[in-house]
Amino acid sequence: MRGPVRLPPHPPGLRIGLFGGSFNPPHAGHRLVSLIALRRLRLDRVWWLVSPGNPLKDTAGLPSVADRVAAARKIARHPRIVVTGVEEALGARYTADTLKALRLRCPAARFVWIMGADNLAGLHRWRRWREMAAETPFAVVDRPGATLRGAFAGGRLKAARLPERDAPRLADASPPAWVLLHDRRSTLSSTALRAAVSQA
Ligand SMILES: Nc1ncnc2c1ncn2[C@@H]1O[C@H](COP(=O)(O)OP(=O)(O)OP(=O)(O)O)[C@@H](O)[C@H]1O
Ligand SMILES: O=C(O)c1ccc[n+]([C@@H]2O[C@H](COP(=O)([O-])O)[C@@H](O)[C@H]2O)c1
Repeated sequence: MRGPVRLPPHPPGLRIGLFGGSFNPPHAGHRLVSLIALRRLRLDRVWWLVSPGNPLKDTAGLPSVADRVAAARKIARHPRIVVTGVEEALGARYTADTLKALRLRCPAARFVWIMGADNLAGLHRWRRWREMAAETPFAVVDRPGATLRGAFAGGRLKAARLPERDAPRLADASPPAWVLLHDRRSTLSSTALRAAVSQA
């Protein structure tokens, strides 16, 4: 349900990774990606943006944002990871809208979008993805089973890709700019966890 927009603290210059997801359910893979992003991108915070519903997914049976936020907080357990349901409060479902709204409200924060490599493959189907890539640096974290081959948007953005050694400066780079991070990997997925629960 839409409520007041309460943003986590964001003093000027704070380097904030925005990690959007369905988190249905949240798992240790989400936490691992966040820890990798914090360290490799030299971020001050990672905000988990619990989505009201991925516009490209069937959201029937998706638990409420409040329930997923509560579950995510139990998994995140880190002073620099902040779990928020602010997308719902903003009335934003498309990432381009979320990013625009956050930039308006936090003009002095340095935002980086974070996603797993499986999402890069479908990025060209996101609403206004070119605008999003032109306005916000983003980091793609390697994921078992995901391949960059055939990632249409990644090809279009080839010239904007930073070498991995430059990851620490991504938050300061002028977009379009992105980096692919190879690090520890987790085979966990929400799909597998939902399947395990339904079989139990
Ligand atoms: N094990 C993982 N390794 C790397 N990235 C991950 C991993 N799990 C999730 N992500 C990334 O986290 C973000 C949120 O993912 P989401 O909440 O949909 O979890 P998921 O496990 O991918 O769920 P589902 O299986 O339902 O698609 C996405 O950018 C996704 O790519
Ligand atoms: O804006 C879009 O068109 C869009 C399309 C697909 C996914 N997203 C966002 O990508 C993030 C990851 O989604 P998910 O379901 O894979 O966790 C989440 O924040 C979604 O809102 C956004």
